[in-house]
Amino acid sequence: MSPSDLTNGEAKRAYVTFLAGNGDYVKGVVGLAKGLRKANSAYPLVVAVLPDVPEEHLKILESQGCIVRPIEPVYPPESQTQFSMAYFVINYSKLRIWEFVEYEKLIYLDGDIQVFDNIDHLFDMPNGYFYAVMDCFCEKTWSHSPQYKIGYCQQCPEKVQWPADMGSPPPPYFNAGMFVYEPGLPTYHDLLETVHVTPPTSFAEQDFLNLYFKDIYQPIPPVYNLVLAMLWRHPENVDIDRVKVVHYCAAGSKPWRFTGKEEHMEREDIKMLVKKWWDIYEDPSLDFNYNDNIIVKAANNEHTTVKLGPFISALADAGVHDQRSAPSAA
Ligand SMILES: O=c1ccn([C@@H]2O[C@H](COP(=O)(O)OP(=O)(O)O[C@H]3O[C@H](CO)[C@H](O)[C@H](O)[C@H]3O)[C@@H](O)[C@H]2O)c(=O)[nH]1
Ligand SMILES: O[C@H]1[C@H](O)[C@@H](O)[C@H](O)[C@@H](O)[C@H]1O
Ligand SMILES: [Mn+2]
Repeated sequence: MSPSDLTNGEAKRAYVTFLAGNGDYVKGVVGLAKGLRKANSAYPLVVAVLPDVPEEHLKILESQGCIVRPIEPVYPPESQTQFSMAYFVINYSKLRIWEFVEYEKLIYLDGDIQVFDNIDHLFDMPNGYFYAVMDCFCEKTWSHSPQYKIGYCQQCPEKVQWPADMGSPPPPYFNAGMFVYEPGLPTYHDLLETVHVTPPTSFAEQDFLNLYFKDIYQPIPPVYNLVLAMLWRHPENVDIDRVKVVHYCAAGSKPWRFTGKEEHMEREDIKMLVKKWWDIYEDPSLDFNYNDNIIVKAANNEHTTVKLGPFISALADAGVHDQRSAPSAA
């Protein structure tokens, strides 16, 4: 029986993000939850959390209407982690989200992503593919790669062509900060087995996922994951007024740490996008409200969205009042 059968054919869908550590990425996730709400997304935000996320942060996430799902870390093959940028090693744990089989389809979003426009329609794309946005190879983070050394970028493959004596150009490569996928236990187990026999590389699970899903990868337009470096590397490929999803991945661009001092951060478009993130993060009307939808978890681990408002009104009509909003008697 597939998860969709459990809900009478209604597709079970959600957004999912990943949170590790006791630092400030929780702010990114709160911002994301509020952004999805502002965009009127019909689906909840699941947060896959590693055990090192403090209780206090879990409470913040739940108070923002997120579904918190604890996960165990995934470590790449022992003693080889030096091949990945240290900072990215924890991202292998992201592979656990293939285990979330109570959903039929999920959209993964990094915690440093903001959704400015509804993207629910991406769930309707045909099954059987892995959808994500093509990355850019022009930033210094890519300096280890042959692409960077040659000056070749898949965003403008004609500008500096891939040298013929190096064989065919590398296959399309996605940024793994945003992707549309179908969870599944056979894939989950195979991913975990395969990662243990795959030597770690610089971009950790991003490189791994690119390798693993290369045959079913379908590029989607950059408006669904604007990697900020695109603004100065490939402005001709960006229509900033149509961008739906912004990925604050460029050095110095995380809105909650923004100083404006790092390279490119003085740009007006960057400052505008950082301000747009803050406008959502600080908007109290976007905080989760119990009068809105609440997400109920049933015994079979399914999640259903229920509107509480009508129940509360009915109770009020019957003379039962909600103590939470009642003035203090003291
Ligand atoms: O201390 C941390 C660090 C990271 N994260 C989570 O891990 C995600 C990935 O980290 P970054 O967003 O800082 O990394 P980048 O966007 O620069 O990295 C890109 O490359 C990485 C390679 O490992 C991943 O694939 C990542 O999804 C992709 O967007 C974060 O968004 C956040 O969700 C935390 O929760 N806490
Ligand atoms: O693939 C890389 C990687 O995801 C980096 O972490 C990000 O900062 C870069 O912009 C991207 O090109
Ligand atoms: Mn990111």
